[in-house]
Amino acid sequence: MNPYPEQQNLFAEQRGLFGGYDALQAFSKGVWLPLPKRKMNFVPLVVCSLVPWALFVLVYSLCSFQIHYSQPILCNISVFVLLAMLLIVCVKAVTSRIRIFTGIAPEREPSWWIFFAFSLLLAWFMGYRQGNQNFALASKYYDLGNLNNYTMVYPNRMLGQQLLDAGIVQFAPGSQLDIQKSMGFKNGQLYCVAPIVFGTSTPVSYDFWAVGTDCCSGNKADFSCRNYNNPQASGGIRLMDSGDRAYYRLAVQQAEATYNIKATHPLFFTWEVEPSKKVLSWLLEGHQTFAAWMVSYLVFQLFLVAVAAVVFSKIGPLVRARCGRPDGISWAATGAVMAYLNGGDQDGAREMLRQMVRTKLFNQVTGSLAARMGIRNLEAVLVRGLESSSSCYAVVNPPDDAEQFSVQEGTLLVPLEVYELLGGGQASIEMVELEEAKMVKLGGVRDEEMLQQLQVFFGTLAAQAPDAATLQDVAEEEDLDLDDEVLDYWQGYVQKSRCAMKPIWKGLTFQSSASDAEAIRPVFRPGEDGLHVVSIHGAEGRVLSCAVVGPETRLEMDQLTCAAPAELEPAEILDITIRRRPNCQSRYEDFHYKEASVLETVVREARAGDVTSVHAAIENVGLKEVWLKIAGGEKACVIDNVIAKQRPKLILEFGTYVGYTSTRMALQVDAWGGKVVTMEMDPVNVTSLKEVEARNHIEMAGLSHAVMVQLGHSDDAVQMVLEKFGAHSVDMVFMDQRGTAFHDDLKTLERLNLMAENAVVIADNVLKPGAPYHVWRISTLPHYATDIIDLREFGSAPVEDWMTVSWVRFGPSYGQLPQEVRQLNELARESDRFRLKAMATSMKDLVGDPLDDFAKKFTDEFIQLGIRTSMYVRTDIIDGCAVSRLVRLGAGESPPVWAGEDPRDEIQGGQWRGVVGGVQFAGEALAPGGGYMREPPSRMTIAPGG
Ligand SMILES: C[S@@+](CC[C@H](N)C(=O)[O-])C[C@H]1O[C@@H](n2cnc3c(N)ncnc32)[C@H](O)[C@@H]1O
Repeated sequence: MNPYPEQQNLFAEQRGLFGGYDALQAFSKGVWLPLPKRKMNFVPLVVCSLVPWALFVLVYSLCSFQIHYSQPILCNISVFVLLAMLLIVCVKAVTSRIRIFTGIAPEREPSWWIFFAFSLLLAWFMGYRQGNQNFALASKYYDLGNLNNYTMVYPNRMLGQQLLDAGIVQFAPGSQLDIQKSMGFKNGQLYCVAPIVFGTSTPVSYDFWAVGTDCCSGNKADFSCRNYNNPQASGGIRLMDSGDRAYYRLAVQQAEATYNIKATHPLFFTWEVEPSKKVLSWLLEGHQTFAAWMVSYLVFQLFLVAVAAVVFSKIGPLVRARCGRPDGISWAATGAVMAYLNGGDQDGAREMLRQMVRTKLFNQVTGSLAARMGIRNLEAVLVRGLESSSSCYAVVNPPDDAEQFSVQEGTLLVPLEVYELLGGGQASIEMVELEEAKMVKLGGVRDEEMLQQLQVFFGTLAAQAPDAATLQDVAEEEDLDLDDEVLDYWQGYVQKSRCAMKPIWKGLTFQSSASDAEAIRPVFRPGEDGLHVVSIHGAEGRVLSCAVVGPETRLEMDQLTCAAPAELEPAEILDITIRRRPNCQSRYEDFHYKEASVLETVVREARAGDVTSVHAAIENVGLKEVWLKIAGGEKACVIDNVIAKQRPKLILEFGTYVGYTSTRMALQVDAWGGKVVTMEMDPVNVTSLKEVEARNHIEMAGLSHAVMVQLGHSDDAVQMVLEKFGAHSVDMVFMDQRGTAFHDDLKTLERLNLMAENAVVIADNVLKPGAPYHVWRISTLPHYATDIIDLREFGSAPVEDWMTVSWVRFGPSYGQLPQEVRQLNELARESDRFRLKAMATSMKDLVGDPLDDFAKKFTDEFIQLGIRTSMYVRTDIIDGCAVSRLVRLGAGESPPVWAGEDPRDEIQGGQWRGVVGGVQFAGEALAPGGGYMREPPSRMTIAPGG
């Protein structure tokens, strides 16, 4: 029953997959994550260097020279058309920015576009400005080129009218300036004139004048302008500036009046030694300036590009990551991969994956991926995205002896393109938890350069540097709010690649192994170049972990980085986890710090082969350190009682977590040769990078022969149980996964005919976070006879919860849906919200009004539907131990309300006993023949740890 029936997911529809509405819900919000820095792409570098420079040169030359002079309109049109074109580039750059931030394009790297647009604008502006400056000089040359050149002009004989078209005039030797008849006219500046004469002879008309500005006093005959006293000077360059000409004319009129001379048609010149050369030099100067700017601008542009490259490599591109419900996303992603592999909606799958592969939630995809691809017997396969980086890799936790480890080649057939979709080709290893590592072997690569890169990657090179910093240094420097626990955890093996910190992993060595096979077989089908495998070895050469590395891989620090979650406006769940870990996104720390703590405690406190000591250690964490979502205490009492009555041969558990209930159940069924198959979708719970988590507990408990851990989502992993154990093989089901999915998973079991007739189904967390659809189904369909049991959360006594125990009978309603009740949809939504919160906080922290209100609403809703609790668990403290027993409620009786202190908080792990026997479940009476289904054990008191 989909609580959001109106929303149908593409992939769910296409492949009949689950998780559709989760994905949609998750995708309705989004956050921005920086992508890892990428390899420098040379195309934008070259384009951004050369194109703006070429534009500058083009605009500059158009504005500087002949075309500007002879075709000014054409020139201006060309220049402004160029401007219009580059404005289009700007619009493109800006819209790509807008696209990325509105989420239309999930991932873009628009920085180079912006830079390109900016560079083009600058180049155009500079070319236009400098070109016009240059043109001021060059245009004088072109002006004079339109006029005539005259030589051997005698100023005493020639009249101005005769030389009206003169541009350059070479006067006859002996020509000079008559300073005595010079004059100045002041209009802002001084316009100075002096007649050009020949020797001492008086000209017919003083028509040739040397001119200059601010080079005379104005009231005396003291002309001292350019070349006035240079005996070599005897040439003139015609004054072309018509604005100044009027003032020089006035100065000449003043001279006519003062010296009583006549100037009928005065022409004005600058007085030069070699006027032709001078004019030519203007053009040359224009060309030289042009050449100098061309070179300088190229250097300038290259500099800008270099700065941009450095800045961009630091920032990295952004991706819009839609985050919400981790499992929803990842299962939907898995669906996407499958759809892709099966020829479904390729574009949709691509798009969805692109959105997800780079988020930290990606690693959850992989358990299911492995399951869906038929990977069953691997010790564990963990394909992880390197958090926010685009890397994807497969880590295989082999058994201790690497030689014995074999993955059937070709089992995981991931076409290279899918591998790339998953971020392959940039694969890398996460070394965070491998503090024992002493050697890295690189399969099949004997390339020294790559080995060196590995060393850089793992920081062993940098670690030798005297200034190699620790996490604390960096945290302090960057003012990070990292708590001690995190600091301790990371201290010692932090890589710059992950957290912008300098690495300090000293003493790690690298070796190239002869072949991939020697290290470990690849789980991906090798491409043409082959996929390499990197394996990490501990002190005695034991393989700690290994990774598949794509053919193109270069382990570069630059490719790997951390997101900056502080900037995010995350969806609910991210919000919580980000506050916990402000800088670094490691799924292991964010989501698995509790499990890490359990693992450490078990390893420290439990004794191998002693199951009760394992339980006691796990319970200690749950009672003393952090709230754990395990079914201990009163909940275990229910399970123990049901097992004692049912004596199942095969138990199917949904939700292994740290293996507490699986080992607890196995402890009992082992007595009659029974088995527990337990399913876990979170690969990190099943494996961790350094140890096998749930398995480790199971092995510690000495029960690996009785427990089979199946990595994968309940939805598809049950198929494997069917294949392995056959139809009607499951005698007992313990549902401890997600409450709002219980009903669907149970329906699948019915559809596959997995359950035996008279099987029993136990469900946990039915009230909190809640399984409303399930309660409704098992209470209303007649093929179930159900008890609802009121009890208290383990390690958080004030928190009330329900478990349900339903005995199965085959009948016509088997596999059917109950009548739909719309009120349950709202309850289901709220359940999921609490479940999300509980993932990141402790149930204890959720105690209080919202949760109590929810529980009350839930209870009231079901009472209205005629469904109520029929049993409760009572716990008494006897001799320092908590002793729980099941009590049946009388007709109309309610379970006692919790009041007061929680004495059980004081109880050590291992001090909680479940009293078994003495109570009849509803289903038993309904069993054919009545009474117990099977013979109960003669005596059974389960005392974990006791
Ligand atoms: C409440 S814990 C299980 C606790 C465990 N049974 C115990 O009491 O020791 C729930 C676990 O179920 C897993 N899970 C949730 N949905 C699942 C699914 N659909 N298939 C498999 N595992 C699932 C979660 O990753 C989580 O580890």
